[in-house]
Amino acid sequence: MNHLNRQTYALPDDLVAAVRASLRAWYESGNVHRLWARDATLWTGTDEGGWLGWLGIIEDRRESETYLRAIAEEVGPARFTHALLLGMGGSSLCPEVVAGTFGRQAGYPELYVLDSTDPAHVKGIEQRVDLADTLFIVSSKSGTTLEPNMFTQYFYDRVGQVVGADKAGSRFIAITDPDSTLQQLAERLGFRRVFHGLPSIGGRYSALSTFGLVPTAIMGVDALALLDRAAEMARACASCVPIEENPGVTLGTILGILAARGRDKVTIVASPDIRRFGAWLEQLLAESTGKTGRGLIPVDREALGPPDLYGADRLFVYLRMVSGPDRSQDAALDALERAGQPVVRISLTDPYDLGAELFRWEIATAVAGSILGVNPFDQPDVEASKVAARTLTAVYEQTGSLPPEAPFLQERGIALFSDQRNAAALTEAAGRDRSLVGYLRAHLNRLQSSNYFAILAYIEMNDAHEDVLGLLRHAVRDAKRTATCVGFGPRYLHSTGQTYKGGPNTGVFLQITCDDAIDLPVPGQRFSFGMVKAAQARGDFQVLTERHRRALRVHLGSDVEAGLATLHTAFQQALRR
Ligand SMILES: O=P(O)(O)OC[C@H]1O[C@H](O)[C@H](O)[C@@H](O)[C@@H]1O
Repeated sequence: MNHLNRQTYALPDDLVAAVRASLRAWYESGNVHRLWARDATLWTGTDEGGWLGWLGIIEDRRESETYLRAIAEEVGPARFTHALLLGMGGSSLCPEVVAGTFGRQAGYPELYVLDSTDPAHVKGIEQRVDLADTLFIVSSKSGTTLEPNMFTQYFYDRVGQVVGADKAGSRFIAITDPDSTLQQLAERLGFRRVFHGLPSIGGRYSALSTFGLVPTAIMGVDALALLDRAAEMARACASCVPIEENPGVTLGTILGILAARGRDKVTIVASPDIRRFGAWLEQLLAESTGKTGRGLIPVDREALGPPDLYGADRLFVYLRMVSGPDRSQDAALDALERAGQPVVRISLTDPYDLGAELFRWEIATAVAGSILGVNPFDQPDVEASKVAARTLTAVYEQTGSLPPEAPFLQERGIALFSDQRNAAALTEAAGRDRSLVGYLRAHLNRLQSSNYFAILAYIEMNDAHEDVLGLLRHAVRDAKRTATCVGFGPRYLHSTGQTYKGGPNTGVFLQITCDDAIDLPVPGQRFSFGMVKAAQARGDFQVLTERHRRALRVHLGSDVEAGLATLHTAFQQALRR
């Protein structure tokens, strides 16, 4: 066992037997060899073979060295004070994890990531950077994603106003697949450089390619060191390694086998230094496996509690930083293990071990996808929300407003919306108490054992809002003993949104929207940031309800803080027995 391969698991006996049986079957069928041979029949036998380019990324070290040297020469230390990455999902989450884990490096730009259309969020980020001294990294594999295109239009215009239109392009680079529309845009606007991704690697598997490594190098973190740790992990996951010692395959087998037996809430626990890793992992697990009514539900950043808070639908994964463990996490995980909950433990010696984790989890996800019988490389239900949002945006462009909608309750500045089916079910369950508290109680009472509760918040993503949403989720977890998730829109649409719509129909959703106190125009477009965010929220809600999900939308008005405070009070009353 090498130092990267410190992974142990403690499972109830029946699950150990099932995991071992599956590993044996994989060994007998030569499945690890088939995986490395990119054999699509390991999954659904469609186009999977074309999406496994990430398996070879380690072999391309020399190529990585070349572009990392180019970026060093291009933007070098001390040339920019800030770097602002504009991108969604797989094009933004790895850089966000690296920035959050390593922090600012002396002499290098501080990296921020913009992945929200919330106008207050966009403005807040703009105010944190020095526009004249910022390198903008437009990151989009396809080049057609709405959000990065809007961000680029906005910031290219803003930078032009500050440094002159002819110099704006020199502050921009792009990371995109060859010949994408983003590449064409970059050429037209005179970006200083375009870095290419590999078309055989999908967004969420692109962390160890240009999409993860270029921003890593720009912030002054040793990208090759990450890649080298990943290479060690790749060797540990090779087909010649005895299967029970293969860390990625074993982990993937545990994920797949336990999910197939109802333990599909993969509860991610990470040491404080690497707590951001879960944001990347969520997307990988949820988008890859959550489809055709099957899949994993990642649960990130839910506080740990005593064993009696958890049902039989959990798997705990503990990523523990040896150099800085949190003793209360250690104690909580020990107690869970003693209580018979399944726990996988992974040790990291330093933050560069994240490189190994990226690869371990990619292999594990591919294996889990095979066991669950899904294609882990597509995201069919993400597209549905995009289509719905596009249709609503088109209506706005033609008429100047979104289609009218009517709340079924208005109280204390909060309005409740849903589709007819959900509204009728909630009204019936609320009985005579047709108040905010009555409806919330009715909605939360829909949670049955092994269900999960997800808050989908289309508000500014900041610490204060995260704190209040944390209070809401934990109140539900404690009262109902169910798993809870929190996602900010539109960010989660490119991540966990896939499994919420396409995975098991076990979620109870609370969407939170608001009126934007300020809005921002998008240069050259009729729509604004606020309008697009509203269309994205409505489009996603529509798709959730079309998929017969149990969903309620709470609209807060323009004073988000006051609205959240009212909602919190109402939650406490609704959960009181
Ligand atoms: O990199 P892009 O092409 O802009 O894609 C960004 C994201 O968009 C979509 O929503 C996909 O579901 C994600 O998997 C992807 O990472």
